[in-house]
Amino acid sequence: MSFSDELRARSADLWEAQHAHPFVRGIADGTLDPRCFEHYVRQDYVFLIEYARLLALGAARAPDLETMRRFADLAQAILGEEMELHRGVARDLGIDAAALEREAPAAATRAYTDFLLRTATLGDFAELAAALLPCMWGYAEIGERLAREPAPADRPAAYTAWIATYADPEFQRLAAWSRALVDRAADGLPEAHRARMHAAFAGCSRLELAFWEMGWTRAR
Ligand SMILES: Cc1ncc(C[n+]2csc(CCO)c2C)c(N)n1
Repeated sequence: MSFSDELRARSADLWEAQHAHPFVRGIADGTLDPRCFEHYVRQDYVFLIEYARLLALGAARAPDLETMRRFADLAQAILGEEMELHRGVARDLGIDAAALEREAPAAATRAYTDFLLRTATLGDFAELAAALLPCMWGYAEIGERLAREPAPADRPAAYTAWIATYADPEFQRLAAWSRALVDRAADGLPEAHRARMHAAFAGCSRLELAFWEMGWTRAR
């Protein structure tokens, strides 16, 4: 079993709880309250800005030029294309980009981005790689699973677009790249160091679950 598979297996409960979460199920069956989706999109916009910071720190710490390039490209892709998906959804809801940028982070958003940036600043590159994996792999897995389900006819277009974004083969390749990055980073590390990578991965898996819950309850 690869190290990333081991991480995934040790957090399996948290991952299954995400797949079963009413927010995720509500996107799939189209019954999610649009107010919850709006809250989530606003908060995810804030999240993505901080996630781009994490990737920029990753670029600075990358062990080789190719990895550095990938981190820089990814930060660019998030600040461009992925945030554009959110801006498009927000536009349809009558929220302009400036209002999105003024959104204050909810406690769950702050907890997640603080954990990411803490890991990136106080940990090393291996921990940073482990911290970004649940985000990449989790959404790729959710997108892939939801895309395989038959789409209900009355599902809002924004939910279908969301699923299509994360089910895209590009995201599947991105998740595979992140797993390989973590496996390479863990190679030859002593057990105590691998334990820190595990703590970063498990912590982020828990915060991903809390993020769905924040969307579902519209908590601030
Ligand atoms: C809370 C939260 N977790 C994960 C993602 C998904 N995601 C964020 S950045 C990125 C990588 C490249 O775009 C991916 C897959 C999200 N949007 N919001």
